[in-house]
Amino acid sequence: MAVTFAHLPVLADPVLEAFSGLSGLPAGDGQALLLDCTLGGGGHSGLLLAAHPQLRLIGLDRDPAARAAAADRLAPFGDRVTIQAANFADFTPPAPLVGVLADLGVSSPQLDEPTRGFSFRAPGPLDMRMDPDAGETAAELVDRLEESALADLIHTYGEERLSRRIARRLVAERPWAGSGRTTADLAYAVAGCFPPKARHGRIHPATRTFQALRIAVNDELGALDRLLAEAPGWLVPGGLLAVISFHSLEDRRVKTAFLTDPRLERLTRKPLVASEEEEEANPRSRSAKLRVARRVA
Ligand SMILES: C[S@@+](CC[C@H](N)C(=O)[O-])C[C@H]1O[C@@H](n2cnc3c(N)ncnc32)[C@H](O)[C@@H]1O
Repeated sequence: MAVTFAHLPVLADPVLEAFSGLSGLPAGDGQALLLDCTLGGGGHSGLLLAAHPQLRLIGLDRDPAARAAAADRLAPFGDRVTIQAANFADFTPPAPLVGVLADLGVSSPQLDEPTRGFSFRAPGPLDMRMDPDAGETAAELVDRLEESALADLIHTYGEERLSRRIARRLVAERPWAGSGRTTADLAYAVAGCFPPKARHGRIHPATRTFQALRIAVNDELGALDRLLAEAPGWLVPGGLLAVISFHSLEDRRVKTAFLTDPRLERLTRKPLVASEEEEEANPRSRSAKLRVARRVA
């Protein structure tokens, strides 16, 4: 797949700082093992491997293009790195872990590559699957759901006020799958549900609907719930769990889990966010929130 994978790791310094104590932790079989649940281009993993020379790492990603990019980037670390094709929701680590990192959502290369169907800016197939070989595409989802279920989905996952109107329009324009119509066509249909003044604001009117469809197609919140339930049990005492989220639906779950799970001690009362310089250099970092918790003994 000829996709260039240029992804700047968000909150790189706070992540390195959060994991700075990793090297001192007791390791299961003598070698400290870290799990990167969302390898992407291997940005965070590369930094952590360089900072902790005795660390081994397992990196997961559902996306073959991400795994290929990470394999390239992490090649200098040789057999310290194992890359696996997996959804983190279905994963069980082979040994106790000193740390778990999850940098949720999609990466900039996924968003920017029109053929993946995440972007409303350039026409692409209405797909949006992180794993292009598994599950239902966005077009199939929009065709399958009852109008009211589609409206609820757009309202809940996109926090979109005009969800009913948008669902009515998308249902009226079915079928989407197999019709040859693109992400740009769906974005145009959504934009048409807004009053003319709201169509030309700073944020594209289809942003929230696209977020909702992407979250549903990839069951992103279900996967996060399973990770938050399982990951504390994978950690050695003192082991660290760090999660970077990008919207309130994710952050609320992480915040609640870190506060209420008796296996965890919350280390960040307020989430860590990007500096002004990082926001300037990487606009995607503007909505990033890092929370960190420690496994209690
Ligand atoms: C924001 S990017 C990670 C970027 C990475 N931290 C870096 O520095 O390059 C998120 C990645 O996680 C993957 N992903 C999202 N949810 C996943 C899941 N449930 N299981 C496995 N991979 C997932 C996506 O395919 C994407 O490549």
